[in-house]
Amino acid sequence: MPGQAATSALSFSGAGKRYDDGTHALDKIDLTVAPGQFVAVVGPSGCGKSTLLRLAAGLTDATEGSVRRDTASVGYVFQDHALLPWRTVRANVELLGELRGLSRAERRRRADEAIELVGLADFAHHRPRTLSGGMRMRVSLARALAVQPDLLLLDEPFGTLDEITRERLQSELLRLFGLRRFAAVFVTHSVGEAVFLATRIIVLSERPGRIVGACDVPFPYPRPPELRFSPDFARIAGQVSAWLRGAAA
Ligand SMILES: Nc1ncnc2c1ncn2[C@@H]1O[C@H](COP(=O)(O)OP(=O)(O)OP(=O)(O)O)[C@@H](O)[C@H]1O
Repeated sequence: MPGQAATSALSFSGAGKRYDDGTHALDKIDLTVAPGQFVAVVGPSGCGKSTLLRLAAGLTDATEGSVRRDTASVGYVFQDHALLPWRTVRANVELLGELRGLSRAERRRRADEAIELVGLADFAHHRPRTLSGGMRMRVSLARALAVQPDLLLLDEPFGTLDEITRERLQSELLRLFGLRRFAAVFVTHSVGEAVFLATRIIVLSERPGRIVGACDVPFPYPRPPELRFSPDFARIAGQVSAWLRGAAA
């Protein structure tokens, strides 16, 4: 379509995925993510959320339909943060720059900037095992930001954190989103997390994942923590939960 390349960072068109062993993970996904849009993907366990992110990242190919990315660089944040234990925080954050062949000076500059952004400047020389779960997730975020992504893919990044840390990191992520304004796709099991973070929410059915509900989230940024207790927040969360219950029925 004329002009589409300029208005979408990522688009799925009738995209499906059937793995080699016959598992049908995703079916007929139509989804467009515009630059600067924050899309949360919610769905029951095993419905194909990670598969959707792997398709978005180009880590695996669609077996039906197509997936198109119009972005120069993609950042990926995994649930288990996937840090290399023998490397320092800074060396972990530099890793992708190293793999891309950036000069030492440039990757160090980008790493230090990203570490500063996530508030870990005092821990650049620490090893991951000496950090808390929340701090390790900040390192993982810094590593993704250091590639200066215009599309950031996050696979349930805060799922294993306690509630306070989780809420703090949600605010932190929105601060980074405000600064860098990447397009984001954020997979989560948590309805509240989706409503707090996203500009748009899509709900997937049980496997094979199909989109069974979608809505915009109209709250402006920055979003204060108290937003979670507002009637409008509850109304949207209620709608998403209803779709999800239908999805899981
Ligand atoms: N490489 C693979 N080969 C075969 N089946 C796979 C493969 N990867 C994932 N699956 C299956 O595809 C389905 C969707 O998996 P996926 O990890 O995308 O779901 P998910 O929604 O992210 O799950 P969860 O919420 O539990 O993390 C599951 O049944 C899973 O077992």
